[in-house]
Amino acid sequence: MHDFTATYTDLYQINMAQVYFQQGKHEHKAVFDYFFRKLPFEGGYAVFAGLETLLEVLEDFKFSDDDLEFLKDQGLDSEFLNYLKGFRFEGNIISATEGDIVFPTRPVLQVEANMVEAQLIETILLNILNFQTLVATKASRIRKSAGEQMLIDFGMRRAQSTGAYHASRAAFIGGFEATSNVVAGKDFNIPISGTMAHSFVQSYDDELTAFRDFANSHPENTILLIDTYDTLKIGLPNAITVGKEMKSRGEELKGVRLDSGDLSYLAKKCRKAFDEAGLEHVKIAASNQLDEYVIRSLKEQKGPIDVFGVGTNLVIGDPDAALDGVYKLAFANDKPRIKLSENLAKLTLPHKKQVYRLRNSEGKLTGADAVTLRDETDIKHMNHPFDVSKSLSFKNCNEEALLHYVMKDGIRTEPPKRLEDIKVYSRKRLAEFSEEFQRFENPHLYKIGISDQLLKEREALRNHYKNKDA
Ligand SMILES: Nc1ncnc2c1ncn2[C@@H]1O[C@H](COP(=O)(O)OP(=O)(O)OP(=O)(O)O)[C@@H](O)[C@H]1O
Ligand SMILES: O=P(O)(O)OC[C@H]1O[C@H](OP(=O)(O)OP(=O)(O)O)[C@H](O)[C@@H]1O
Ligand SMILES: O=C(O)c1cccnc1
Repeated sequence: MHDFTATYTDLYQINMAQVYFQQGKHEHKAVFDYFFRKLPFEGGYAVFAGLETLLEVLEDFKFSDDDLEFLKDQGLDSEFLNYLKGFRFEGNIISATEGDIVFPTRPVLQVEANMVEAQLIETILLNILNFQTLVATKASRIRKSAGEQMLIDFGMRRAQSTGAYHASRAAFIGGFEATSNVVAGKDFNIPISGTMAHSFVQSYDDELTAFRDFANSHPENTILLIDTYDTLKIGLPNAITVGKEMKSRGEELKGVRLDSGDLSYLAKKCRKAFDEAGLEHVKIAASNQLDEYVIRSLKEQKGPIDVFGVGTNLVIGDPDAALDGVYKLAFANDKPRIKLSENLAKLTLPHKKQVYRLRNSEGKLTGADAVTLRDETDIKHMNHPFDVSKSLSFKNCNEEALLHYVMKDGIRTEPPKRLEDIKVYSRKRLAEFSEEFQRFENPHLYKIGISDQLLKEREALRNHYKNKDA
């Protein structure tokens, strides 16, 4: 369900592309890095998501006749528009594996393409990767708090409009099991799940009849919302009545949902009452502005909640709302390129690069990724990217290359991955990181360093521009 054409971009990309074309620079090769500078949620890691979505978009990234008509009306050059008629993305994408655990500063993905291609895809690339990485990271934190309990994404209604579609995808990668979002379920093969709304109960003159009608219509899948009038005095007794009626018919009431009040206290009361009524199988679901902190607290209180429905805070990536991922030129027309800044943390890393995860001789994480020039191996020393007084030496390290070609000349190097496989991979990768990196408060800092050679190249470029009227 995507209807992205090549006009899904910012105007400045098209304006720059026209100049490249007119100056005969459109065939010049460029390398752009996608990376972010700050981890979301003041956490210790991020979960990379959105790659498959991006590749799908790039495979079919072209201007329609309508688009070109529109651009003509905006005053763009007719020769350039003629060139855009046959435009396709025929570049390379070198990327981290979707679902992998990623960190600031180091490239997460690189685009190698001609100047026009690389520029025209910038906006959609950032739009897809920043959002899905943000939501997958949030989902992974919520999963951390929820432990083995089931997590359902309820966020569609609160999401930033159609962003809900990809939020549900990213939530699944980050550890959710199901979604209320039917179209995302259909397109991404995510299990769908649903209970009932307060309006359903309100529309009846009495709650019990509402519950009975629902149970008759969905005997396999009845989860009753019990807080419309009074959870303990009205909702719970009615649910027990329906649960017993279903049991006598050989059916099972699947669960109840709590959506207000003290969720832990109410869950304990419900559990006890269901167990005493011989309805041990009835599950307790809870919703209402949940996030990783509320769920952690509910677990600490030992609230017997089996299922958490999480909406707003998941899909809007609260409180951050955006990942600050950027797309910066590292190489163009056979030369390394740099963006200087007064703020050292905003210096870019020039050149075609690789990123290595450093492991000890047993393959265990050492707590650092090293950014190197593309063909460097046997890294023994790395430098803090922005504080040259800090560096780190290591020996006998295994280097795991983290960036791989996933698209060559506009064609994927392997078939699309199943979302379930991406999720399993992500869980496995996160499990390698100790609790210190995963905790919410002041997490351990995962180190990112740059190799001696990359540092040398960066400093040479910096000095070149400092000493020259650029
Ligand atoms: N036992 C609990 N421990 C920690 N947080 C809880 C507990 N129970 C509920 N919460 C959370 O506290 C917040 C309660 O918000 P709020 O006061 O708006 O809910 P409410 O009392 O149900 O009101 P409303 O009826 O308007 O929904 C929610 O984020 C909810 O998830
Ligand atoms: O709190 P969130 O994490 O965002 O989860 C989604 C919320 O959406 C629904 O409420 P809403 O009032 O929209 O509809 P309802 O009448 O069906 O409860 C649901 O009952 C949850 O409370
Ligand atoms: O199925 C539900 O209970 C549901 C779906 C969306 C939002 N809130 C609740």
